[in-house]
Amino acid sequence: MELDVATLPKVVLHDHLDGGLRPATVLDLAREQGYAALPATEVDALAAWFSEAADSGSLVRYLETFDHTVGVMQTEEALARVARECVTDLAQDGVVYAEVRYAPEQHLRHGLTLDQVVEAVNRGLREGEEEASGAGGRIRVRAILTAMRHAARSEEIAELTVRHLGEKVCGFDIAGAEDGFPPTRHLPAFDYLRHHNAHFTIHAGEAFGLPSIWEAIQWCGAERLGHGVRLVDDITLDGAPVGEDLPAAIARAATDPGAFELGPLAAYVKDRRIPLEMCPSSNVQTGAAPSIEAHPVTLLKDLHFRVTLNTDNRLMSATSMTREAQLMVDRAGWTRSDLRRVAVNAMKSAFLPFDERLAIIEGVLKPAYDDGR
Ligand SMILES: O=c1[nH]cnc2c1ncn2[C@@H]1O[C@H](CO)[C@@H](O)[C@H]1O
Ligand SMILES: [Zn+2]
Repeated sequence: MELDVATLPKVVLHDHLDGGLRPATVLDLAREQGYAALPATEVDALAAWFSEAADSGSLVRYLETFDHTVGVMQTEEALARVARECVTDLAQDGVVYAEVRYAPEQHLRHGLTLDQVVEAVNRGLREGEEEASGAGGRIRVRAILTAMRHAARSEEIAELTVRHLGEKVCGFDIAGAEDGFPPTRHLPAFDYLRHHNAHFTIHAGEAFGLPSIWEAIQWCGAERLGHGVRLVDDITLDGAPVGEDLPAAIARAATDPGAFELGPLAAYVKDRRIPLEMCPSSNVQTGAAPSIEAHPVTLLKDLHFRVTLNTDNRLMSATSMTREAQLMVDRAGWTRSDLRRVAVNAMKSAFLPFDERLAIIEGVLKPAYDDGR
C-alpha cells in the first residue's frame, strides 16, 4: 500500500513558536515593528539564511538565529499572527494535535506583560484552529510555556503556567543552552509545578549527556524529555557504547533488540515509558546526531522506547512534520507502522486529559493508519 505521509494524521509535541515563522512574516513584522537587524530583505534569501546559519554544528550558534524571530515578536498583534499562522501551517501539514512552545520572557521588549504575551498567543492559536476547521481541517493545539535555562525567571514562568492552565496552556519546559545550565538550577520551579499538578517536559540530552537527563528525570521530575538523544550513552552492544558505531547498532536492533544492554538510566526511561521528543533534522544541524540515517531515534524505536517524532524549529530546519516523517521513511527505512507508532506514542504522551487523548487515538489516528490493511 502506498505511503502518503502528507495526508496521514500526525502529532507534534515539540515545536517552537519562535522557530516556525514563515519567512515572509518575519519580513512583514520587521517592517511593522521597526526591526532593522534582519540578515536579508527578500523571502528566499531570508529562508536560506535561517537554515544555513542554523546548520552550525553547535546548539549555541543554532540558537543565535532566534534573535531575529524573537526580535519581531514583540507586540500582541505580531504574537497573535505568528500563533495563528503556526496553526494553519501545521494543519496544512496533516497535524491533528500540536503542542507549541515559546518563552514568554523573551517577548517583553516593547512593554508587554507576561500575561499579555500568553493571552495574545492564545488568541492566535484559537483563531488558527477556527480558520483550519473552516477549511475542513481538524487540528487541536495547546501551548507549553518555556523558561530560558540561562536566565532566572523560571519560578515566575512556572506561576504563569499554573495561572493559565486549562485555557490553551497545557504545560511548562526549559530550553536554551544546555551545557553549563543544568536542570536543577530551576528546581524551585519544578517543585512548584508538581505541587500544583502541572505537566512539564525538559530539554535534556541534546548538547549535554546523561547527567542532564538524570537530573531532569530524577531531581526535577520531568514527565517527558525534549530530545534525549544522548540516552544512547547508556546503551551498549557487545560491550561497546552504541554511539561508537550507530549504523551497526541500528542495523542490529532491527533484528536482534535483545542483544543490547541498557544502563540503569536508559532502563528507567524505557521501563517508565518516559516519552522522548525527538527532532531528527534539528539534531543533525546542532551536531547532536551524525545524520538522519544514523539518528538514534531509529535505534530507540526498535528497542521499544516511547519515541515521538517532532519538528523542533520548522523555519531553522526548513522542515515540517511531513518532511521529518518522509526523511525517516526514505533514509532510515521507516514504515507506515513506524509512523503509526510514533503518532500514537505522541498522543499517549500529550499534556491533554486522558479521555481526549484516547478519543484522538481511537477516532483519528488508528482509523487512518489502519485504513485499507
Ligand atoms: O533544540 C533546542 N534546544 C534548546 N533550546 C531551543 C531549541 N530550539 C529552540 N530553543 C530555544 O527555545 C526558545 C523558546 O522557544 C527559543 O527562543 C530558543 O532559544
Ligand atoms: Zn526544542
